[in-house]
Amino acid sequence: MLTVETRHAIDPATAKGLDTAGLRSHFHADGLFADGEIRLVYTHYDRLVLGGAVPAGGSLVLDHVKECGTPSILDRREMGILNIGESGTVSAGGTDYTVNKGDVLYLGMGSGPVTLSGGGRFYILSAPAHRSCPSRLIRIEDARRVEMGSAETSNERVILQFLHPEVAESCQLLMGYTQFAPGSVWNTMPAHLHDRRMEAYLYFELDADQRVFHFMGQPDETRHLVMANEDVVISPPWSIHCGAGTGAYTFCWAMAGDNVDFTDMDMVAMGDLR
Ligand SMILES: O=C(O)C(=O)C[C@H](O)C(=O)CO
Ligand SMILES: [Zn+2]
Repeated sequence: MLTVETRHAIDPATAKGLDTAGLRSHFHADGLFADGEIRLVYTHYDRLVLGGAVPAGGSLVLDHVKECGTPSILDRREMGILNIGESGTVSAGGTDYTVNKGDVLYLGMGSGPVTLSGGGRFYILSAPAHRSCPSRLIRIEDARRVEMGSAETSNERVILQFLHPEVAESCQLLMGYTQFAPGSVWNTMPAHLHDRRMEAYLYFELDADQRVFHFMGQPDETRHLVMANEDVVISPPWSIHCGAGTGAYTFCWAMAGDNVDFTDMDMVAMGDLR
C-alpha cells in the first residue's frame, strides 16, 4: 500500500504566525514507518520526497507516484535509501542489493521500479535529477567521517557522509547521518542556514519515552518542535535546524537545492539567536 501526503512551501512571515499545531502540520511528519506500507511525503521544498517503507518480511514495490507526474518515480529523479532496521533487499535496475542496517543505497535516475523486501526499515529520500549517476550501495565503512564538537559543549559527534561528492556522486541529493558520543545531545549547534538548500532530518534510535527538541525558524524568530523516534522535520531553506535530545539518538540529514557543497553554510552567531 502506498500513501503520499503533499506539503506546500511557506514563507517565514507566514510561519511566524503559526501555533504549535500549525507548525507541526507544515514541518513535522510522523507515522512514516508502518508494516507492509510505503508512506511518502511530497514536499514543495526543492521537491524532496521522503518517507518510509517497511516490507515486514514481505515485498513492496515503489513505482508510479502520481504526485511526480511520470510513469515511474525514478524516471526523472534520483533516490537515497537508508536502512534503519534489520537487513533487507532492495532491487532496482536489474540488481539486487543487500542493504544492512546503517547502509545507504543510491539509485540513479532511470533505475526503474524499486522493490523493497525482507526485514528492512527503509527511509526513502528522492530529489529531481537531470542526469543519471551510477547506482551504488555505500556501506558504513565507506562513508566519510567528520568528527565535530566536544564533550564540554555536549555536542561531540561524528557526521557520516554517504551521498557526498567525495563518496558517491549524485545530481543534488546529499545525505548521511550523525552519531553522538555518549552524553552528547546537541546536534548542529552552533546553528547555521543555507538558503540555497532545504534540509530534512529523521530522528531515530531514540527511546520511546525520550524526545528531541528540534529548533527551527529564522535566527531571530526561533520555534521548537518536539520529536519522537522516527519523526521527520522538513526544514525550509530559511530556517535554522538543530536540536537537543533528552536521551541518546541518531539523525539522518538530507538536502537538495542549488549545490552539493556540504560546507556551504552561513553560521549563526549565538548572540543573534532569539
Ligand atoms: O551534526 C551536525 O552538525 C550535522 O549533521 C549537520 C547537518 O548535516 C547539516 O545541517 C548540514 O547542512
Ligand atoms: Zn544544514
